[in-house]
Amino acid sequence: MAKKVLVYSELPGDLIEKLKETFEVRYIPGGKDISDLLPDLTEADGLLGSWLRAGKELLDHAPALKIISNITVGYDNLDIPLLTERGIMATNTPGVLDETTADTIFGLMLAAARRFTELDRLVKNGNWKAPVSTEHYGIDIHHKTLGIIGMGRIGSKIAKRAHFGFDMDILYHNRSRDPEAEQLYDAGYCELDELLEKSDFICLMVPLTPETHRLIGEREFRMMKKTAVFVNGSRGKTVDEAALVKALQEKIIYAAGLDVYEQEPVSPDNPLLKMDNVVTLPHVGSATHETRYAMAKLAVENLTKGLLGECPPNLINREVFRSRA
Ligand SMILES: NC(=O)C1=CN([C@@H]2O[C@H](COP(=O)(O)OP(=O)(O)OC[C@H]3O[C@@H](n4cnc5c(N)ncnc54)[C@H](OP(=O)(O)O)[C@@H]3O)[C@@H](O)[C@H]2O)C=CC1
Ligand SMILES: O=CC(=O)O
Repeated sequence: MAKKVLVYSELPGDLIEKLKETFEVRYIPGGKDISDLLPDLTEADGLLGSWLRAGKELLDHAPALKIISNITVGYDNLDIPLLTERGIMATNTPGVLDETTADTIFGLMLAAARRFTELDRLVKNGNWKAPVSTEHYGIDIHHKTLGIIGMGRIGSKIAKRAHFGFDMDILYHNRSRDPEAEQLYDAGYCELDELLEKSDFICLMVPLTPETHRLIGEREFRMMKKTAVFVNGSRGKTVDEAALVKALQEKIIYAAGLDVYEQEPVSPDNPLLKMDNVVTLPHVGSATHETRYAMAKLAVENLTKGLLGECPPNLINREVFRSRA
């Protein structure tokens, strides 16, 4: 009997058809919580999609589950220890979104530094009445210092753009050093506090883990330069958002570019949405047609291999596969 796959996010038609060649597929695009997925969830062998929180509640409704294939690289929505304990594989989509996400982060840096969205509003609202004066000048990016917190796959693509395209000096902070980034982009390793003090631009690109939860808060914003531009492309919860609001309102830092928020979608009364020195995007780091297709394709491959007894290329909890072999 064909294994049952539940797809809860939008998937290109050809990939749905491909899944149907091997599996019995139930397609519920836009499925946001467990109630949207019942009763199919109870019989699903595989679950494929983007943001569903997979903890005890979901797993208790999914006794047949063998694999969860995330169409994201971040997997903070998955309770990995619990999945592992229950022998359920978890996969993600690393690598294929690095360049696109780095482009987005660079766009945010440029937009925040040069005030693109604020000036766009000025023009569109009919308020461009004379040549712009110092009041609307921005700050340069080129030849400044960029601090990357989380020099991983995406962080290193940001460093590549900064080093080769914008002549920036690169500082970075990880738990471990990255000799390749040091060699390729002349990136200098430093502790977090030193990076915060010395950088003109600060990009946060760490995964959300218990260790990185609210990694950047009031103390950290106060260590930054008054002219610093802070960009968060990781997850909203890596930052204390109330402290960020305060830092921007009180001009402790110059500006911010945000793709992620503590609560998503962001609430319309979030004070960040009212500030001219903040550029806001709706979590679109990887959102191009090409890259979202590549991510979906990889997620389908991960799920297919996992359900057919092969090791998925992006298996997060390898011990599950090893214990089956
Ligand atoms: N906005 C968007 O649309 C997107 C957001 N993301 C987010 O970006 C994250 C990073 O993705 P990716 O680059 O592929 O991941 P990687 O795992 O390749 O890189 C993460 C980096 O963070 C560092 N890191 C992890 N924990 C800590 C810590 N406690 N302190 C300091 N550094 C730390 C790691 O280095 P070390 O282990 O040495 O500490 C590593 O270099 C994802 O997990 C996701 O949350 C990803 C894609 C798109
Ligand atoms: O935020 C996006 C991801 O792929 O992770």
